[in-house]
Formats: sequence, C-alpha cells, structure tokens
Amino acid sequence: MALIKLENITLEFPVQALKSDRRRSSDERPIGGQLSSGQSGHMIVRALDQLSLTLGPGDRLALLGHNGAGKTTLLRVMAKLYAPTHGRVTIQGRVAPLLNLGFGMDMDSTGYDNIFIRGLFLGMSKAELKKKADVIAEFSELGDFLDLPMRTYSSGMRARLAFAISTHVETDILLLDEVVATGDARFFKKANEKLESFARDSKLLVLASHSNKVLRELCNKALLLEHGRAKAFGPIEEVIETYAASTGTDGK
Ligand SMILES: Nc1ncnc2c1ncn2[C@@H]1O[C@H](COP(=O)(O)OP(=O)(O)OP(=O)(O)O)[C@@H](O)[C@H]1O
Repeated sequence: MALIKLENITLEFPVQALKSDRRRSSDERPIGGQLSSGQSGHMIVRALDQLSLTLGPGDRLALLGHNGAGKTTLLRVMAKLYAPTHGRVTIQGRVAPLLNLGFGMDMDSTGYDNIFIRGLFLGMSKAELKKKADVIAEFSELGDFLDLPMRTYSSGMRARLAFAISTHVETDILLLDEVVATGDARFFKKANEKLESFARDSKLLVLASHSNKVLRELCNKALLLEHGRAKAFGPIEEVIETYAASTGTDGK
C-alpha cells in the first residue's frame, strides 16, 4: 500500500529577522515563500499554502517551481520531518527519503558501516541489512573507499552511497530531492535505471528537480508550486508547458 494524502496543509517558519529598514522588491522574479511580519520582530515565511493532494500506487510526481517555491519543504512534510502548521497529512506505506545526503550518516564511520547506520535509520532490520550490504556496496561502486571514513568522500561519492542505500530499502514511497543529478554521467544513468525499475513496480515516487529532462524520464504527473501555492497539477507534459509559459522558457 502506498498513499500520500495532504489535506489543506500550510507550513510557516517563524524567523528572527535581522533588523533592516530596507525593503527590496522581488515582484518581477518569483523567489521564496510568502513573507509577512509576525510578532516581536519576527518574520513569517509561509513556505506551503493550503495544499491538497492525493497520490497512490503508480503515481510518480514531479515537483516544479522557482527557487524557494516550497519543493523541499513539501518533501520534508511527506517524510514527516516537518509537521504542517495547519492541515492534515496521511501517509501509508514505508517511506525512504533521499533528501539530505547527510541524514542518518556518520561522517567518522566508514562507508561500509554507514550502509548499516543509514539502513537502520531508514527502517531496515539488521537481518535485511546483512543480506543486502554487499549488493548495496557493489551498486555504489566505491570499492576500497568503502573502508575509509565518509568524511574523506567527495560529494558525488557520498551521493552514490546514499542513493545505493535508499534505493535498496524495501519501500513503498521514495522521496527524492535533486540528488539523482549528483553522480557522474555513468552513475547518473545507472541511478536513473534503478529509479525506473522502482517506478515500474508501481511504487510511489515524488521527485523535486530543476531538470525537465530528469522529471520527464521519471514522472507521470507534476505539481507546479509558486510561493508555496499549487499553481498547476496534472499530467507532466501539461504542467511543464504551463511552467515554461510562465517563465518564458522552452521547457526542454
Ligand atoms: N528552516 C527554514 N527556516 C526558515 N525558512 C525556511 C526554512 N526552510 C525553508 N525556508 C523557506 O521556505 C521557502 C521554501 O523553501 P524550499 O527549500 O522548500 O524551496 P525549494 O522550492 O526547494 O527551492 P530550491 O529550488 O531553491 O531548492 C523559502 O522561502 C525558504 O526561505
């Protein structure tokens, strides 16, 4: 079973503003959530605004939108890392979030040990991990580097390991934030193939990316966010077209 149901969710971040009388306008180019003044010098950033959405098995949702539109925040709500300020979130099924490559990793432990550390963090059992550790190690192609501490890895090497672990978890829902684009060209291809097979198994995938190419390859539906609001929702091509029209780009 894989289900994500969001009912009218709003998420606000209260932020202590650093004092400034200057006001800058960003009206022409959309950026960020909605800013307003709160109490005692706080500013409120409304990152998500009254979003409702139901996704089920076989849905592969692309999240599109300008910088700060709310894509990562929405993924974090789906991963239950953030609770919405208002509204209701219902998630059924096992969730593997691949949002922050550092989550559940210990930089002083070896790559191999981190397969266990992150695997347990993602809800895998010790028995499951013992069976899969070598397959995950092999998929990451990190070879002898797996015996070195993770802090010595490049960001692409970390991404490979994090990706390998997250996509070998038996999961119903995979949440991805841009990371697929992190490896080198060959790993990127392999990572995409892995994601495609995951998606073919009728699991639920939600992916935020600025690459229309990646989104087209992996997703069948899309949600376009603007300042935290749903601007368009529907088949991927239609939503990419709507977004391209609003940004004056060709959507390629
Ligand atoms: N921890 C936080 N504290 C305060 N504001 C935050 C926090 N995280 C995000 N925001 C704000 O919420 C809004 C949405 O940010 P989010 O990271 O979800 O955007 P995004 O669509 O993923 O952007 P990008 O494409 O640039 O990665 C932004 O205005 C951002 O400033």
